[in-house]
Amino acid sequence: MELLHLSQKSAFDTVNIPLPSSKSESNRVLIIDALTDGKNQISNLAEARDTQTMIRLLQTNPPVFDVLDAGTTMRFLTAFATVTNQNKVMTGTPRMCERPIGILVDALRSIGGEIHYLNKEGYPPLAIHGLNQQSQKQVKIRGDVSSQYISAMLMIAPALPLGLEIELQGKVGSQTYIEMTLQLMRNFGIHYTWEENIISVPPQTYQASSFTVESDWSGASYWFSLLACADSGQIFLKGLKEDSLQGDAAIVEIMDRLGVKSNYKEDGILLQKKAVSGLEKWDFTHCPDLAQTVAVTCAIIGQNSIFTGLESLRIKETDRIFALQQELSKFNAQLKEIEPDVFQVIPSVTMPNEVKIHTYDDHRMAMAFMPLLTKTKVIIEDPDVVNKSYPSFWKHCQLADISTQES
Ligand SMILES: O=C(O)C1=C[C@@H](OP(=O)(O)O)[C@@H](O)[C@H](O)C1
Ligand SMILES: C=C(OP(=O)(O)O)C(=O)O
Repeated sequence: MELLHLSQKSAFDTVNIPLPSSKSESNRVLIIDALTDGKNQISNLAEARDTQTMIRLLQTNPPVFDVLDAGTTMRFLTAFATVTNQNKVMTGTPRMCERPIGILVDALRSIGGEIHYLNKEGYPPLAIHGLNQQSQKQVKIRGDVSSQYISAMLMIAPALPLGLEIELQGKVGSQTYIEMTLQLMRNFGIHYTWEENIISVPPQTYQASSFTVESDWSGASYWFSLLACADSGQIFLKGLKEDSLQGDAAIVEIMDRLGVKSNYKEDGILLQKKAVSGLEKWDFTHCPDLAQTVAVTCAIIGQNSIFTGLESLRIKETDRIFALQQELSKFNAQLKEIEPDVFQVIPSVTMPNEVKIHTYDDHRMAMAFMPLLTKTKVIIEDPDVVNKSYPSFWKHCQLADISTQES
C-alpha cells in the first residue's frame, strides 16, 4: 500500500479503541525473561514489529541479529548477546546504521566485552564476541544521547559476576524509561539502589514471576490528539491505568490543557472535550515520543507554544525535527527554532483543501498527522510504516468511523 486517503471528519460519537500493548515494556520483559532461570508468565506482549522482531531473534537465535528499525531491540540485544557470551553480528536498516551506539559499546568494552565495528566507528553493524571475564563493575555512561544504553546495561547487570555500578554523567534524558526498566527488574525480584547519579545492581538471579504488559500510552496519544482537534465527540481508550510504568502518561496533563479531559474508569479512560486552558510551554526531555503528537495538535488547534527537550528527536527513526518542520509547513504551520534547542510552534492560519503527508520511515509521523483529518482531506504516504509500534492503527481509525481508502 503506497497511499492512504483519509476523508475529512470533525465530529465523533462515542469511539472505543482497544489500544495495543506497550513495545517498551514488552521488549524489556523479553530480555528479562531470556535472563531468568525458570518460567515466567508473561501476557499481552505487543503486536508491534519491534517486539515481534525481538521474539523471533530470541527464539531462533540466528548468527546475525537483524533488528530492522527497532532501537530498543538493537540496544538491548547488543548488551544481551555480550553478557551471554555469544558471537553475533548486530545490524538493521540503513537508518538503524546511522543511529549511534558508541556509548553502549564503550560501556560494554569497559567491563570486558569484545565488540568490533564492521563499518563506521560508533554505529552498527557490530560484531560481538561475548565477554569472557568481567574486568570491573564501575561504568560511566552519559545520559543525554539515549536512555536505551542505560536500560540495556541495567538489565544485564544482575547476570554479571560483579554486578554493575553505573554512574550517569551529565543531563539524563528519557529518565522515565530508565525508571520503567528498574521497576520491571524489581517485578522479577531484583534489588538495586539509586543514589544521586549512581545506580548499583549487585549480582543476583532474576526470579520467575508474572507480568501483564500494559496498553501503550504513546499509541494512546494520537487519540487524545484526535479529540483535541475535533469539534465534538468522546473516545474510550481501553486498558490504560492511572498508575503506569510509562512516562508517556504525561499526555493526560498536556491534553488537559489542550481541551481533553481524562476520566479514569475500571478498564480504561474516557476522553471528553473541555475548554482549552493553554499550553504555553512544554519540556519533552522525558517524553520525547509525545513531541510529534503535541506539535501537530498545537498547530491544528491554534495553540502557540514553546517546546524544549527535543534534542534526541534528531537521532530517532528519522530526524523528527526536520520531518515535522517540512510537514507542518504543508498546512502553513511552523516549528521554528527561536534559540538553540528552543522551538516555537506557530499554528496554521490557512488550511489547504488537501494535505499529503510524507512519513520518512517513521511510524510516529504517520500517526501524529492523522488528526489533521478533522480540518481537511489527508493523504498518508507509506501508511504501513505504523507497523513498527501500532499495526492496527488504521483499523482503529475505521472503528472511529474514519473512512480510509488505499491507492
Ligand atoms: O527505552 C525505551 O523503550 C525507549 C526510550 C526512548 O528512547 P531514548 O532513550 O533514545 O530517548 C523512546 O524514544 C523510545 O521510543 C523507547
Ligand atoms: C524512538 C522510537 O523507538 P526506537 O528508538 O526503539 O526505535 C519510537 O518508537 O518512537
